Amino acid sequence: MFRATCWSDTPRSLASSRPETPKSSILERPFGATQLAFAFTTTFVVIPGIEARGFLFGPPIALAIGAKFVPLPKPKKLPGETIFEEYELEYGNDRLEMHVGAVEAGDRALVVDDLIATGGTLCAAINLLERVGAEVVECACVIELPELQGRQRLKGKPLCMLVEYR
Ligand SMILES: O=P(O)(O)OC[C@H]1O[C@H](OP(=O)(O)OP(=O)(O)O)[C@H](O)[C@@H]1O
Ligand SMILES: Nc1ncnc2[nH]cnc12
Repeated sequence: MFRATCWSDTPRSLASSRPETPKSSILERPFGATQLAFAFTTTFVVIPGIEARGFLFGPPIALAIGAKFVPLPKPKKLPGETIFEEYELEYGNDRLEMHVGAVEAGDRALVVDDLIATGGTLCAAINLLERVGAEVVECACVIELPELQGRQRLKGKPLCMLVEYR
């Protein structure tokens, strides 16, 4: 496990959940998974990523900070024994699965997805990880739809995001 250190110009001015950060300064700069990775000054053991686009953004973050990527796919994708959590979306129900043993009790986790809308998906991921004793430290996604108030469903976990879409 390694420590990801902020570079001088990037920390949470790029990947910010702080309301005082001007939106224009976020949107005028290039952004991507590596910038999410370098926004963190704490350490993580596991990076659980949510299918589908958490599978794109999670692995580069995990590689950048020397953590283990853990896929949380939709049903019937994992070959081994799994546990699951069901949840509601704006347009139906779904389920996230995780391999038994993929995460150990006490593992510090950063949950990654592309987008937070109602927060139901990230909430299900947090519940799944907490059931096996992981310490979910923070969530990260590229886009937040703030009008849907999804971050209120994150059980008090901080949310790091790059773009607010209103
Ligand atoms: O905050 P929520 O209201 O839970 O919504 C967010 C989720 O919705 C989208 O995925 P979707 O479930 O549509 O599946 P997809 O990845 O297959 O597009 C998005 O990628 C998030 O995972
Ligand atoms: N309202 C929304 N807009 C775009 N993507 C979404 N994924 C889930 N909810 C969404």
